[in-house]
Amino acid sequence: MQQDAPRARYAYLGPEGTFTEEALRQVTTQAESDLLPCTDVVTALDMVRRDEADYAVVPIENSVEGGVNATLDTLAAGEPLVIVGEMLVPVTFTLAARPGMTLDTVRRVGTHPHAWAQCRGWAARHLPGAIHVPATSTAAAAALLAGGETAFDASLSSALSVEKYGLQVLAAGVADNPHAVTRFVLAARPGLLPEPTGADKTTLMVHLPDNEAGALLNMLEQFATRGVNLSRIESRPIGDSLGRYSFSIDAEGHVAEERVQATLIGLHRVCPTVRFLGSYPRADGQGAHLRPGTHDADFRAAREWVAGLLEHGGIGADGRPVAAPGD
Ligand SMILES: O=C(O)C(=O)Cc1ccccc1
Repeated sequence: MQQDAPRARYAYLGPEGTFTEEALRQVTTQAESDLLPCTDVVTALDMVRRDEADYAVVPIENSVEGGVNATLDTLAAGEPLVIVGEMLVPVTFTLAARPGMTLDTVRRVGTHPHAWAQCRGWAARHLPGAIHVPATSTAAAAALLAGGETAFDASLSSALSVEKYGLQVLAAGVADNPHAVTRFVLAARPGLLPEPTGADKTTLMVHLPDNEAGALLNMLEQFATRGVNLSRIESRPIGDSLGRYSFSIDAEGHVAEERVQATLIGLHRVCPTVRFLGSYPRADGQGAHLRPGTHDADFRAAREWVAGLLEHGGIGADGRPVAAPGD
């Protein structure tokens, strides 16, 4: 008898109705996988580390507020995880409350800090004097409100979650920037890499050597000289003392490509720590614009040329003279 394949387990920032769940729905459904809502991104990622989930879906970057530090820091340290996919979700919010509230009576708004950061201007204009009450996610605020929470009197969350938790809409389409997009990643334990598509990203975390003038420039040159474009670079404090930072980097290309491999080799030579955090297809499908001399074929031809010089000169690939016959 044939055994059914085990269902994949997806941990994500919950509860049901978060923007993270919308990202998750781009890769799987409840019919084919077990969806495991978590209260925060650290728990979701740690569930994968402990093999309690196969994947985690977590927000990593927002076009308005920048990087999600909890995600960047949790990927940067601890048992290795790799990113195997990314998803983009356009984000606008709905201000909602229990029945009976009106816009002019809202004093305290519960939502995720990243959501509040994206609605601050709107709130200053439409809810002057209202304060933000942080929640673990946008949907958590909506769910708490529906369950009778009194720490805040309105929530900012997705339209879907307002419907799911039966709240009343006070304002729809709330956003300081109507084109704001949040990027989510699918993280897994290290294993088979997603195949290169020609439109890929590679995520890395690097440390610089201490007290070395030009160390940052030296690190960046490893990318520049191989024609590898960066789509994100952020510094994060390492945490053990003041002035020590790690760099979280997204580079265009896949580790299967020669120019990315040459960059990694260069980084390994000049940086004390390089953590590979995955190569995966870009959600926007945009292929890298390659500079002349940086195609795979250019690297291969250059390597063959050098190998020919060595062979002709009686030197092996290890740099030592090759013993002549009869020696
Ligand atoms: O809280 C949510 O719904 C999330 O998925 C995190 C988040 C918060 C704000 C903007 C995008 C994602």
